Amino acid sequence: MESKSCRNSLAVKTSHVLPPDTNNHGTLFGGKLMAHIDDVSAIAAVRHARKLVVTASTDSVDFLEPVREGDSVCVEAFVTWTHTTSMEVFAKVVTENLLTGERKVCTTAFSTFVAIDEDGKPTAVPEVYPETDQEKELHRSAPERAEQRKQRRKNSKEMAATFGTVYPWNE
Ligand SMILES: CCCCCCCCCCCCCCCC(=O)SCCNC(=O)CCNC(=O)[C@H](O)C(C)(C)COP(=O)(O)OP(=O)(O)OC[C@H]1O[C@@H](n2cnc3c(N)ncnc32)[C@H](O)[C@@H]1OP(=O)(O)O
Repeated sequence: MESKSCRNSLAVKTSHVLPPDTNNHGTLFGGKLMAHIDDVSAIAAVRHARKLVVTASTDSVDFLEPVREGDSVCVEAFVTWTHTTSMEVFAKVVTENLLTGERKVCTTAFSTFVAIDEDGKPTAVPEVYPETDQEKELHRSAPERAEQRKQRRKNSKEMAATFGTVYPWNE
């Protein structure tokens, strides 16, 4: 499989922040922003793999700045690293006051997508290569993040196995 550049998968979406996506503080709901990130990141992953994908995990979503009603949010996402069937996608969100032009990086997030075949089984993806300094740094630091995810997944599975599936009202 021919390797592809990070830039090849770049996906970008700009949206206007309007009710009903804002809360009682007049700022964008975190969950709405996460949905934008998942949407754009999934497009980047499909663009890289040219296969169907599922979100396997999201490491963290850091809400660094509030996003105010009337502002725009621009989500940029691209594949930073791949293993056999999985792809790490980095997303950066910039909020802009459309009247003043002031922009801030309001959120960053790393997600992992897995390509699946017609039977829903994980299937191989092309490798990715970085070109810019930022892409190179994200690519270089990715294996360490992947290792942490592996450990977290193991811990989550072990914890899940200790919980029952009985609803509280049936106890
Ligand atoms: C009608 C027209 C259609 C047109 C079409 C156009 C496309 C238009 C785009 C739409 C885009 C939609 C995008 C929806 C995105 C969702 O919303 S999907 C819904 C939410 N996600 C899910 O339901 C996923 C549920 N989980 C699973 O299905 C399985 O656990 C997985 C993720 C497929 C893994 O399967 P598994 O059999 O456990 O596989 P396993 O061999 O252990 O691991 C396979 C790989 O996954 C990695 N992995 C597994 N779990 C994790 C984890 N928690 N964290 C990190 N990596 C993990 C492994 O490290 C491994 O990586 P590689 O070493 O192969 O690179």
